[in-house]
This record gives sequence, structure tokens and C-alpha cells, in this order.
Amino acid sequence: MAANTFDLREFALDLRTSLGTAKGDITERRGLLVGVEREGTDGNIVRGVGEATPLTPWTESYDDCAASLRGLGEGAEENEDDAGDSDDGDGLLGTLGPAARHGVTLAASDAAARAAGVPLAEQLARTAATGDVSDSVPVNGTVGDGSVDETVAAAESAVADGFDCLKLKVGARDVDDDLDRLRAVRDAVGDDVTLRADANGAWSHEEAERAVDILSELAFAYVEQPLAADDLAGHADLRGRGVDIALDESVNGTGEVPQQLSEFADVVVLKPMAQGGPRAAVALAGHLQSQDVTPVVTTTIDAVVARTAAVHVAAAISDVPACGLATADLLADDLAEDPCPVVDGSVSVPEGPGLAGDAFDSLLWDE
Ligand SMILES: O=C(O)CCC(=O)C1=CC=C[C@@H](O)[C@@H]1C(=O)O
Ligand SMILES: [Mg+2]
Repeated sequence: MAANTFDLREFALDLRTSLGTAKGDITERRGLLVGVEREGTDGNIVRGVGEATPLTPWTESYDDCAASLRGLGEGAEENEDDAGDSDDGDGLLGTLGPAARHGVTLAASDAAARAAGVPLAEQLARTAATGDVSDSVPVNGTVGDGSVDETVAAAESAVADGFDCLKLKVGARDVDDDLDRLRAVRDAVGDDVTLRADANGAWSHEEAERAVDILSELAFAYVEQPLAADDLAGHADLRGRGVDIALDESVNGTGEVPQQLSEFADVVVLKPMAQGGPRAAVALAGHLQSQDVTPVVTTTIDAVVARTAAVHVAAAISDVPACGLATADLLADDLAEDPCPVVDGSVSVPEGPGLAGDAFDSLLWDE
């Protein structure tokens, strides 16, 4: 196989307004675009584009990600067979943290899908045997921490924009203040809007038990990561109280993923950036569905390349519920035009080939 050559481009994007979470405010997203070029079987150059946008504690640090990708560029010639689109972590890929691995495997998968002339979602569905590929994906609105009035206003604005599912960030303030926020949102948007809360592991077991009882009264669909990432037993204990329990940091970190997640959660959030690439995310989704656990795909507030890849991941997962992919509006600017704009609470899957044809090539190569 001809050697891969890798190109890198660093970027930094400000958020339009900071996203308040229990882990602090997210104000900027720094990452690296990864471009791969290789000679195809017909002798033509095949290109692929990836994105590595770290976010601790879901992934390695930016500095570690950047250093490992720069090291990759120097050794690409010797490691041509390792930098394919395999996510099994052998060889070269095994030395990379999840965000760097996401950048490399996404670029390789984009190149392979473009060479085959198929959308990335179709290639992902083929390799994971997940079944048919959707041509659109439902998405939820994302509402950060804020006062009661700010939260209600943001929720009403999202519903007016066509979202019928909202995720509300909690855990940054006293649990009773959060429950006042959530009750006010339910009163404002009515019973037909699906509501979710995400605590990012901020609550004690006692706080979580109180919260779950109120969330059940308010008919919330699920609460994401109410307890610390390592408290799987605590999450299991919260189940069956009228609101589903979702795991995020317990599954999307740099630790081991428990095999039998159905003991601990009804829903598992999948972050392709934290899973080390689109294929790993789709494979885990299939594993979850085999245990009757519902997968939900979310970005890590990424730039347009990784966000588009997350749309393809969600499209390759059968019967996926509303996903956390409508995060473009959180950014003050982006690297390229969005091929998956949100329309009435859903996004269309680009026809490709690959991610979005050659739409992102000019970000890495001078035409
Ligand atoms: O799920 C969504 O609606 C958007 C993504 C999202 O909420 C998150 C992305 C990355 C880190 C966190 O701030 C948050 C999460 O915890 O899921
Ligand atoms: Mg979360």
C-alpha cells in the first residue's frame, strides 16, 4: 500500500457565548485538522479530512493531542499500514489518545469512502452491519447553565426554532435552584417537548435521588451522568424511578468501557471524539443496542468536520433518538460552510462521497 502523507492545520474557534456546565464554562475549542493523501489503486491521489478537537476529561489534552499528531507526520512513511481506517488500536493508532485517533481514523475513513464513491455513513453501516442508513437525523437543542429566566428564554427560543427535544445543563449550581430552572422550562414549553438534563457527574447520591423524583414528576426523558463517572453502581441504583438514566463521562473518558452497560444505564451518550473515531462509535452503538441500551450521539462542541462526521455516525445507527449534534450555533464562527444545517429539529446527512465530497479539502490543501 502506498504510504500515507499527513498534513495538519491547527485551529481555534470561540464560542458565541460560553456554554455553562457543571465542569465549568466552555469558551473556546482548539483542535487540529488532519489531511491524508494516498495513491489509490487507479494511481490517482485519494484525499481524506479528519478533525481532532480534544476536550478533557473526555479525551487527552490539546498539547498531548497535538504532539502525538506532529509525531505521526514525521513517521507516516514507516507506518503506512497502521494509519489505515482500522480502529482496533494496533500499532500506530494504539499510541494515540482518543482525539488524535479520531482525527487520523476519520481522515482515513473519509478517504476510503470517497475512493469507494459512497457516503461515510454508508461505509460505517457496512463495516458495523448496523443496517440501513438514514438520510436525516433528529437533533436536540442544547441549553447551558443560566438563571431561571435565561434558561426559559433559551428553551423557548429553541422550541420556536423547531426543536422538540431539549437538553438542559445542570449541576453548576445548587440542585434545588436547578430543579426550579427545570420546572420553569417544563411550565414554559408544555408537555409535548422532550426534555433531558445533563449533570456532568456533579450530584451526590442524595442530591441525585431528590432530583430524579422531581424529574420524574416533570416527565423528563432522561438525566445524563447524574453521578461521578466511576459510580456505576450508584447509577444502577437510580434506575426504575420514573426517569431513564444516561451515562456519558462513565463511557466517554480515557478509561475502560464496562462490557455489560445494561446493568447501569438505559441510555449511553456516544462522543465519537472520545471513542477514537467514527467506526469505534458505530461499533459501540451496535454493542449497546444488542443489550437494549439506547445510544445517543453527541459532538464535543466540534468544528464542522468532526460535527459532520458525528452526523454520519448517527445516520449509521438504526432508530437513533434525537442526538446532540446541533452545536454549530454555539460557535461564533466555523471553518467551513455547514453541510448539515439544522432544519426543524433535524439535520440531513450529506450525500458525500465520504464526509461531504471535497467540501473540506481547501482547509488543508491549496487547490
Ligand atoms: O449533547 C448535546 O446537546 C451537545 C453536546 C454536549 O452537551 C456536550 C458536549 C461536550 C461536553 C459537555 O459540555 C456536553 C456533555 O456533557 O454532553
Ligand atoms: Mg454529557
